[in-house]
Amino acid sequence: MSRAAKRLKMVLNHLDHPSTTLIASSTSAPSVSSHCTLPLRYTLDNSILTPGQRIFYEENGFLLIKNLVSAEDIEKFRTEFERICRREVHIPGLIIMRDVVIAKSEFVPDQKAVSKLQDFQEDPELFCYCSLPQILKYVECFTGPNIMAMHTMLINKPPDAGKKTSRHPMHQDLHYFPFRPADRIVCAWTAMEHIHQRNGCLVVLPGTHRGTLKEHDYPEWEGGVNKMYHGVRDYNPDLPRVHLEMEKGDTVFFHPLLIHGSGMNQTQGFRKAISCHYASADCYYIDVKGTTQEKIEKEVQEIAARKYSLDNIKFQDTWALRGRLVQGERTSI
Ligand SMILES: CCCCCCCCCCCCCCCCC(=O)SCCNC(=O)CCNC(=O)[C@H](O)C(C)(C)COP(=O)(O)OP(=O)(O)OC[C@H]1O[C@@H](n2cnc3c(N)ncnc32)[C@H](O)[C@@H]1OP(=O)(O)O
Ligand SMILES: Nc1ncnc2c1ncn2[C@@H]1O[C@H](COP(=O)(O)OP(=O)(O)OP(=O)(O)O)[C@@H](O)[C@H]1O
Ligand SMILES: O=C(O)CCC(=O)C(=O)O
Ligand SMILES: [Fe+2]
Ligand SMILES: [Mg+2]
Repeated sequence: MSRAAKRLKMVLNHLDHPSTTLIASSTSAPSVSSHCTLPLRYTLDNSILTPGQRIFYEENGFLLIKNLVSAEDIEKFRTEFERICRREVHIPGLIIMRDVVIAKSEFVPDQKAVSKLQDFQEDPELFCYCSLPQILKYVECFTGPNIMAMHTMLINKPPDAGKKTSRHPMHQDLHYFPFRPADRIVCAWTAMEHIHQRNGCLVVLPGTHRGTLKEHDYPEWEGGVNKMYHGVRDYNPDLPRVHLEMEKGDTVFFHPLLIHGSGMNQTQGFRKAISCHYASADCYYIDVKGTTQEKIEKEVQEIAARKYSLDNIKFQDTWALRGRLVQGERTSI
């Protein structure tokens, strides 16, 4: 039996007796201890996830659910995205991002230049995604019943312009978040079309959610890097990586410490995904002064000042202003 299968068996046994602490004989390190405790730390006890799904997330830090969002809903998001690109609607707080190669070009920007929408919480059409009951049902397994939608994105990864800037360096999303605990935060990321290695699918390092928040920096890439695309400074390139090939509507839920990124888009199409980072409303803000997150705090404050004249805004408040309750009560953040 594989290690994962053994662990699954132990968890299944445990779930039949949920009031007992999970204690299992250790087979891998008998010299250290003959017993090890395996509490389920990353998922909550409700009836949605199967024991197999729970243990998979506990071990790997992500969970892929096939066919969770309908083609009709995805069509609605796509239509709204195109209206925004054509500037037919104006959404307060929405950030329309262009690739660094286009943003820094001296020529008139290409029509098809949008590589990401960020902060669509004021767009009712797109924000529907964050309230989809079938998504929230899963989110609750990680956050609990009081759920905030903290960060929203529609990613339109462009055909690479030849400088590999369409890549997203390997990173942990927690780097951007001044709230905790990390285990009560989860990202839902839905493929809006078939996403595969050639158009730049998500790449994850399974199990890295069990580590700590790493130091992030701009990667040293010759062709340039997009603003705020920080990467884990010294991640181990030998760790096993998994390419998440997904069909339209498939949704992956992942932990904010999971190291992930995405490759360059080698096709001529714009690769689309829609995502939301959720957190328990019971989370609390932390002060990132003196931590590895100080640099991103400064960058976000600079953008808030430049774009919205919010001078001296606290990092925490940039999140509190954007967060929206999607289920339960807004108890803390
Ligand atoms: C209520 C207050 C809100 C404050 C909001 C601040 C935004 C906060 C974002 C936080 C991200 C959290 C993410 C958490 C989840 C994990 C991840 O998503 S990891 C990746 C995260 N990063 C991003 O997604 C960054 C996305 N980029 C953008 O949102 C935008 O590109 C931008 C950096 C905000 C710039 O947009 P905008 O200000 O509208 O751009 P312009 O006005 O056109 O240009 C200003 C300036 O910036 C240069 N520039 C533009 N685009 C890029 C680019 N892609 N790369 C590098 N530089 C760029 C542009 O040339 C201008 O520079 P100049 O020197 O002034 O000419
Ligand atoms: N400003 C933009 N930035 C980035 N992508 C865009 C923009 N406008 C449209 N797109 C995307 O580009 C792709 C093609 O867009 P568009 O509808 O303009 O062209 P088309 O369908 O190939 O041609 P046509 O509409 O003339 O038949 C779609 O995936 C669309 O979502
Ligand atoms: O390429 C993608 O769609 C993933 C981007 C990502 O991980 C992020 O924006 O945090
Ligand atoms: Fe990310
Ligand atoms: Mg068209």
